[in-house]
Formats: sequence, structure tokens, C-alpha cells
Amino acid sequence: TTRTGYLWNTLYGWVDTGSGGLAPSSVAAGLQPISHHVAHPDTKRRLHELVVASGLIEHLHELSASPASRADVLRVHDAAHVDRIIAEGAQPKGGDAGDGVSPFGQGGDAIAFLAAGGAIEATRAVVSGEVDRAYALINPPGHHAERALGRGFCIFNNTAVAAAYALEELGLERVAIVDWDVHHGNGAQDIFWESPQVLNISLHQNRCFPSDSGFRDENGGGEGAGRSVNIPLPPGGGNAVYEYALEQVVIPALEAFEPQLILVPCGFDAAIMDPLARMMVRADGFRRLTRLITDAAERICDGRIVFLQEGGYSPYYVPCCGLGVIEELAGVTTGIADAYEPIVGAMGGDELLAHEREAVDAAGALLPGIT
Ligand SMILES: Cc1nn(C)c(C)c1/N=N/c1ccc(/C=C/C(=O)NO)cc1
Ligand SMILES: [Zn+2]
Repeated sequence: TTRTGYLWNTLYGWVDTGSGGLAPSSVAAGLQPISHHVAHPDTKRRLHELVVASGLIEHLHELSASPASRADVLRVHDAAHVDRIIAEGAQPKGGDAGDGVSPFGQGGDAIAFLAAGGAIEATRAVVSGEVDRAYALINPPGHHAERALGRGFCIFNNTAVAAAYALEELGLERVAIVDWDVHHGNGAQDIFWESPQVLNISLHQNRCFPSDSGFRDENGGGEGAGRSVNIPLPPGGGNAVYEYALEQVVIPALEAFEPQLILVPCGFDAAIMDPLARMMVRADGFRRLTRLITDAAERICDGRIVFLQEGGYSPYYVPCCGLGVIEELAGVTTGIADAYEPIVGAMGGDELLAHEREAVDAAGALLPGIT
């Protein structure tokens, strides 16, 4: 039977995102304080509690995070960035990741080191064969964090830390990143821009965030030319366009690159109920994406695949989507249905529209020169 690793830590639920909704609260700007920032950790804690309450946890091999070391983080971030985060976290009211809209509380730096450490532990467990695959429900997220800057709620790039660890400590030579968080995976693109050892693939809603990166023609530079694949998608796409993108672009790119490990920065903000994007993927769609990419991992790299939690901001729907992915990984059905399917199931996204097909085909057309 398949052994599926699972990692959570109570401190991931202690990230203090402050009293702003998205931008910080401000009387002058007419932004009244609010109890839950869009990135409030309760959303991810609810997914963890559903994993436990559904009984799925009994079928998972629990992994335990320890903080990433300074050296672990310095493989992908400048010392100035790391030192600034530590200084911000030492302040009584905490600080910000770097863009002024990514707040964290006092000691939030320690949680960021623990998130990166969770990514390392899940990767170690999979590469060592202790488990066949793993889901690390880590927080704060990381995929917007660049070498020298935290942004988009991200402090350290958890996935990049894990990839560098696998390459430099576990002796791997090729690692692929498949980022299906709805926002552009600019962080890994920045960090690994010139690295031939990392194939970085990002599927995202075009211009959603950051609004000025993630275009099809950003394909890597220097030794890394051809190792960056961007698939910007038109708003409104659902299950169909994501499945089409995996089948037509992502999986062929993986088959050409032949990674020894696949890392999936897994956000659920492409979901139909998410407040921070305009895509329409449902829980059953995330299940199918998981099935497609784990089958590809079985064919390409002995099934070695690690899912690392990124975004996802609907406290209602993230638990449904996450349960679907982790059930699929474990090969278990708990019988818990997607309670929102009756509401969102008929809204669309299940048939591939012409402009969606064209967007994916345009990204795919660049592949021969890419990998
Ligand atoms: C507000 C505001 N004001 N300003 C100036 C800026 C730069 C603002 N950031 N908006 C954001 C920040 C982060 C996200 C998504 C993060 C995610 O889920 N990534 O996976 C979306 C919009
Ligand atoms: Zn996102």
C-alpha cells in the first residue's frame, strides 16, 4: 500500500496576520479593522481539523517539522533578507515580510523557519523512501518570496528551500516544481532563473498577482534558459482548463526533463469560492489534478512527489479542496462529500472554452525550446 506522509504543526495556526483585511487597517483610508485578514491561518487550520475529524489522519504517516536552519534558508535567500525577517519578528508588534502588506506577529520569523523546515522534512521523508509521497500543510506560504524580498504573505520560499536541500544535501540533480497556486510562482522563478537543475512550472490566472510577471515568454536565463515554464490562464477557467494544461504542457515538460523529484506548491486559491482570484476549480477538479500529476510521478520519478501548502483563502472551501487532494494521495475515501458542490457545481468551468485552449496551446508551443 501507498505510504502518504502528512505534516502539520500547531504553530502554523499561530501566524498573526493582524487586523487588516488585505491592506492594513487605516482610518484615513477608510479601512476598518477586521478580525480575519484574508490570509488568516484559521483557513488552513480548518483543513487540518477536517483531516483529523474525517479519520483520514489514521491513514497518513505523520511527519514532524523542526525549524529550518539559517544555512538551509541561506541556500536560496540573501543574508540581508533573513536578518531583516529576524529583526522584524523581534519587534513587540512583529513586522512585515517586505511588501508592506504581508504582516506577521512577534516571533513570526520562528514560524517561517518552521514552515521551511516542514518542507525540508517532507522532502527528506519522500526522497529517503520513508514515505512514498507527502502533503506538508505548512504556513506561512512561500512561493512569492524572492531571493532578497518577502511578498504576497510569503516570508521564506519553502519550496525553493526544499528544492535546494534536495539538490545540495540529498544529492539529486534534477528537481521539478509544478506550482498550481492561482498566483504566479515568481519566487522560485527569481531564485532558480539561471539554474538548469530546477524546472519551474507555474500555472496561474494571468496578471492576478504579481500583476507584472508570469508571462509565457519568461523562460529562464543563462544556464537556466528553457527551465522556466509559465502558463498564464484567462480568468474564469475551471476544472477543464487545468486538466488540459496538465495533459498538454505540464506533463510533457516533466517527461522531457525527467526530474528525480516533483515539488507541488499547492494553493487552493484557483478554487471557485476563493476571494483572491477569479478561477472556478472545484474540489473534484483538484482531485483529478492530483491523480494526473501523481500518475506522472509514478511513471517519471518512482512516484516521488511532495505537496507544499501555499495559498487558499476561503475558510469554507479550502477544507473541501484539501481533503480531496490528501484523500487522493492516500488512496482513501472518507465519504465526506464536497458540501458546496450543489451550490457551485453548475456554475461552469467543466468544458474547455476556445480562448482557454488557445492560452494553453500558446504556452505549449514554446515547450520544444524550453526543456
Ligand atoms: C492590498 C495590496 N496593496 N498593495 C500595494 C499590494 C501589493 C497589495 N497586495 N495585494 C495582494 C497580496 C497578495 C496576494 C496573493 C497572495 C497569494 O495567495 N499567493 O499565492 C494578492 C494580492
Ligand atoms: Zn495564491
